[in-house]
Amino acid sequence: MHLALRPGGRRFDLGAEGWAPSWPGAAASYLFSPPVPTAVATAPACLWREAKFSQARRREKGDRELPCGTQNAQQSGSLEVSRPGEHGMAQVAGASRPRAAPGQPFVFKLVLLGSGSVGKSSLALRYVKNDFRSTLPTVGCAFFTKVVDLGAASLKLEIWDTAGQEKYHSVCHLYFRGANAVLLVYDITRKDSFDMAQQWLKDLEKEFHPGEIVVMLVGNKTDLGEEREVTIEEGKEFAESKRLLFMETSARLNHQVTEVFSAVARELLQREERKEGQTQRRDARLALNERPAGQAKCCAR
Ligand SMILES: Nc1nc2c(ncn2[C@@H]2O[C@H](COP(=O)(O)OP(=O)(O)OP(=O)(O)O)[C@@H](O)[C@H]2O)c(=O)[nH]1
Repeated sequence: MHLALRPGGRRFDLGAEGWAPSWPGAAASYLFSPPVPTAVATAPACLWREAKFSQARRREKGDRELPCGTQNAQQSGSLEVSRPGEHGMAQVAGASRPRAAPGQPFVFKLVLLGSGSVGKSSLALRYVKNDFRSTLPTVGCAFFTKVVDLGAASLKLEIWDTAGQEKYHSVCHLYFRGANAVLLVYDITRKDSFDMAQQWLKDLEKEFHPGEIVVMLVGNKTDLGEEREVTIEEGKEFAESKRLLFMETSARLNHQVTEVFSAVARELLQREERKEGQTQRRDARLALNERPAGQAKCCAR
């Protein structure tokens, strides 16, 4: 399947294909939307993410045609572009499947949620590509993957960057279904985005049991401290009251961005190890109970 990539691409509605960015280097940081979640699976197999990068840059570079999904082969590093059908459906359907296969790293789905323009895409781009640039609003959802090495173990984060604009709110829950972790992002210079983060949390509470997923509250744009409308104490207090992890970041200055993702990754891994430990203990207990009666007597001596 080939995709025409056009500068100044049009936005798409659910069910129609959108356009992707065309500037060179887009191959490296070019974002595809993942396949449509189950509930909208009647739409074509994948939604494409609209170019998020500056019009000027796009004008500079002109049209190109790129085969769908071939960016993977052309790029190095840990950013991957999802190929339609490769990611998404099964996982969005809700099954968390941390360990892909024996010997393979754990795989976790992490979703970025928050109002428009709070910096979700910028945080993802900074973390995955160590890059920061002027971006256009996300349409639908963008998708990154990154392998995180935590020393004792490594894990793969599938990062879903959702659109924050109000008009996409109603479809966002389709993207956070099946998530293992959520970054709830607000802009410290916008009180409304902090209020909205609290609203997002209510949406999450409808979808997940308490403690089922790791949620980190992230106050972004600390480089704009003079315009701050939400104090660090307010952020902390809210996070504590809801038992969320909490950090403030600046995607622009690369302040605490890696720390946010690493902290979430560590928490996910710890939970997984605890779960595995519990399973092993339960299996051991079951094995003990299933021993032949004579053997049990012997051990009970
Ligand atoms: N000063 C400053 N600007 C930032 C920071 N992070 C993002 N921005 C800017 O804020 C604007 C919005 O950033 P995005 O990353 O597109 O925000 P988003 O939350 O993904 O927005 P939607 O796609 O609409 O949901 C862009 O102009 C960014 O350059 C930051 O840490 N500091």
